[in-house]
Amino acid sequence: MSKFTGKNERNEGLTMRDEKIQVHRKQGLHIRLAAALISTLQQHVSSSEELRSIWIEYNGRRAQIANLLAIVSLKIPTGGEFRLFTDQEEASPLIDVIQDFFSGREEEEDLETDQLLMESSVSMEAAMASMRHGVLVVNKENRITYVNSAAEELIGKTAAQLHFTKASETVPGSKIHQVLAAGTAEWNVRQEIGKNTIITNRSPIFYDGQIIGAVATFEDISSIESTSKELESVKLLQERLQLLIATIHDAIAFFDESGKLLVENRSFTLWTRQERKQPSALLKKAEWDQLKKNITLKKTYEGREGDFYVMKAHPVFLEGMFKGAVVSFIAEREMKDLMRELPEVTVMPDRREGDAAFQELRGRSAVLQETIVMAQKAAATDSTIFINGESGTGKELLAQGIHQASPRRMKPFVAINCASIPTNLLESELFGHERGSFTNAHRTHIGAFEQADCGTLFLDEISELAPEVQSKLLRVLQQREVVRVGGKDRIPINIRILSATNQPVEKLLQSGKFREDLFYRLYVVPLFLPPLRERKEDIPELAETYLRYFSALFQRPLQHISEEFLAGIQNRKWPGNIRELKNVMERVIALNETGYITAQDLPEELIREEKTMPKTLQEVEKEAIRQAAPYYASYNQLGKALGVTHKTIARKLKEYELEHLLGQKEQIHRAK
Ligand SMILES: Nc1ncnc2c1ncn2[C@@H]1O[C@H](COP(=O)(O)OP(=O)(O)OP(=O)(O)O)[C@@H](O)[C@H]1O
Repeated sequence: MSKFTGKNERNEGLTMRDEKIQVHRKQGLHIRLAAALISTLQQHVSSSEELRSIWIEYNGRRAQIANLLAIVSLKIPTGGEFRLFTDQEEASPLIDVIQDFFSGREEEEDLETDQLLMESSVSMEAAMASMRHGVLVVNKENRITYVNSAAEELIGKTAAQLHFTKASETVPGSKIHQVLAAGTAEWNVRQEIGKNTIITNRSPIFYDGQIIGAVATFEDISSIESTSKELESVKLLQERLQLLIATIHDAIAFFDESGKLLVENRSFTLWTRQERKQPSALLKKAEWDQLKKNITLKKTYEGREGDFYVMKAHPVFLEGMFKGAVVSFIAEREMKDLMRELPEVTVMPDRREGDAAFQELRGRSAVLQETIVMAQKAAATDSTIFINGESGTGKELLAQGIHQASPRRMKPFVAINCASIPTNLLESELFGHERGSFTNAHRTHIGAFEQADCGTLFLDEISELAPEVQSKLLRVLQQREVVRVGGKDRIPINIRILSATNQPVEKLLQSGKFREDLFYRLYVVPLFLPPLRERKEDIPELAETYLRYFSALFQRPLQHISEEFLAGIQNRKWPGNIRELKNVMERVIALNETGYITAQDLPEELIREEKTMPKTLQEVEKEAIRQAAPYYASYNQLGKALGVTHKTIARKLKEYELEHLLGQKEQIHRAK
């Protein structure tokens, strides 16, 4: 017997009836009993739709009364008490029917059959619920009798919202009614449901020769579709890349992280064949270790025929992971040909590629290049740098380059010239002052240290620092905090210090005017900028740079500089170094009216000095080579022109560092 306790709750929330019913059948609410219940209920209604509002709840899970699989899967055992409720007044008589059903006489039970039926239906429901594909079942009226959770998700509605509704009304784009009407299955139909694209199979369900419903299974292929589109574009990209690699004339290849060759172009295949080199042996273990640290490699390689090649290996990182390297080989000969075609001043050999920070510093002399390479290395660290060099040698320019090449490049670069500010003001300029700390201190001043916070502070002419400021500077450097003049607060600072002087270091220390402890705090990485007289080979390039610069500034057509003029300015001591050369060029370009800058344009003082300066034989030889080299493209031709063998001229060009001039103006020469 089923026992029930009943009450009407018309005014409590939405619930119209809420009853508790206990199941006393031996197998609990098993499948046969559930089917009998639904069948009894169907005799009282004209459509299953009317049963939608009646719910059973057991153990916190709910099921609509007419959903056979759902109520069976609640697994209500014998003695189990379930909740029966509805929010529809019209359904109240049906609640009575259910109560009667459970209080009615016990039928004869077939325990084994019930157990079997129960197990198979519960397993079926579990199987359907766990399917990745959506499953939707309708009865012959096209009302939904079952949806699994994948179908709920795809349709975007819950099972409770869908049960017993017409599929054609609640499932957008549903065509399952066609299957009911035609009685034939449809396979692999592509269809849109909302934003999703699905592939569906629909088939009618027959029983006893009659169609009693239909089932649709469907799979969301939206992600597959977008993946295949992505794949298509990746394929296209790959084809383009392959085309690109194939058309590049340089030998180029891509190796994976284990050093295995993945892609190579034809030039690379030919080159390795010619050199009889195994691609995997091109890079040594130590070089791979460098690449793994994200360091680009560049080295020269001597080929079997004595030709030189420049090898570059760029590491490839993807989402922070080392994925291999792109390796390329370019014949040095070809690079030289290429360089000849470029405007002279844009070629900067020996500089780290891609690093524009030092490009303002013109000149190819080995001494300057050495300093720049060291500056580049030091820039990457936070080390304190001390720049030494005569006035006008580019100390400030180098300091700016270091800042630009450093990780602080996005932060301020503040330069203070210690010689140009009176001592009483310098302290406040450097460390700042509080309002009212001295007469005229009308407002608070933020000093250079604070302004440069997180960036770089460049202290130029540091040798001119008064002793009292030296002590304070030392304290700031030791403690990494500043106290404004007249202030009490210790303000922490994070700056990189660059300092410079044009005084020779020994002289500075010997003079006793500069504190040794402060000096060694500043002199951590010393960099030296050589005077212009020690790098005469940089003069033509500098002169051409300023020719372009001032012509553009004065809006004048580019003038032609004669060899005699270049020779004239190279034989000068330049006590004011590059600043002086710049001034001379400005004056010459401003005054010249012919469009040709010749020896006559040399400023008076230059000529006089040149005349009084005897030349050594070596200087004369170098000068002759320097003047001739641009007009001949090969050692042979140049050698012939100067009356020596090609071997001698090759050696001399190397010795005087004039190789870059070879053939530079050959075309002009030919055209004349
Ligand atoms: N290598 C270079 N290439 C091009 N221009 C340069 C180079 N070196 C210096 N200059 C130019 O020369 C001038 C002087 O340079 P800078 O002020 O950097 O020299 P400095 O050594 O700091 O001089 P000082 O000691 O007098 O302060 C500037 O106009 C600068 O642009």
